[in-house]
Amino acid sequence: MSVRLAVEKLGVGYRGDGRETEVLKDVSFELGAGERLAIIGESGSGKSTLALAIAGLLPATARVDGSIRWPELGRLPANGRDLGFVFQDPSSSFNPVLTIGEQIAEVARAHLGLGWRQAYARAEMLLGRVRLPDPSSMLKAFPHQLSGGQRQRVAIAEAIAARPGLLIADEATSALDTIVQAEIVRLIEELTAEDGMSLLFISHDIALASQIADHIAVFRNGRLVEIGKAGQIVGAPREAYTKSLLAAHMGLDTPSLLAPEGAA
Ligand SMILES: Nc1ncnc2c1ncn2[C@@H]1O[C@H](COP(=O)(O)OP(=O)(O)OP(=O)(O)O)[C@@H](O)[C@H]1O
Repeated sequence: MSVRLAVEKLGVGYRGDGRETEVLKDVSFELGAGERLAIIGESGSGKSTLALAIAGLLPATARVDGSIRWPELGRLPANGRDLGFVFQDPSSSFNPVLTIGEQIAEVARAHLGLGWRQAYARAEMLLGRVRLPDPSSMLKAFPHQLSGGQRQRVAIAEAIAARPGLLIADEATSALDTIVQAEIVRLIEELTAEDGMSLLFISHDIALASQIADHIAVFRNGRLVEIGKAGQIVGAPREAYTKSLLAAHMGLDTPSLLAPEGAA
């Protein structure tokens, strides 16, 4: 499997008020083509900062050490084209006065060089792929007319509109109820498999992460404390911190969400 993304000794510090807060320290991992890696850890552990660093979206004032390389591309990625981003709040990526069709078509037009008619047709096809009912009517809808789950499906359609090699989903299902959450996780899994996309699935929920990811990376206080196959992390974690995350889940939630020991 070729390496799509290589993060090496990444360190990030946010600067402000004459001081710096170190948020990521010495983070290294690789993501293969078509691989699905979950980044888990509690609030403030640096998960979103990692995603922003990979997408080149950190504030200009941030200190960044180490390297983020894209061996297959051999150049810096273009956002929207080479990587798609789905956030917790899909509204943050929508323009409220443009229709759903216009927003998705614009991504296809800008990054794939399509004319409007073709881009609009691609938008309709993508709305079908993310299983929205009646895609041709949905093209004409505005974001506020949709439910939270529908908006997240549209955000996914927009994120994959230019066939990116990497999809980053940052707490993309956290605001949804558990049934819709499971549907969206299944959808992301299907789309990434069909398109050969790599996935960075950022979540504080180790059970959810184990449903979708083939590998899991556990973060704590800006450090990568453990990384391995999902079955190993869930079934035979090495680090006490990972064990405590699992124990917290087992105490609060249903254990049936977890993959059996040894499963990949
Ligand atoms: N732009 C910023 N300027 C200064 N500090 C920041 C900035 N963004 C994040 N931080 C701080 O960096 C730390 C890591 O934040 P980050 O959002 O990366 O963590 P996270 O694991 O994604 O948390 P959550 O799950 O709550 O989103 C936090 O202490 C946060 O307050």
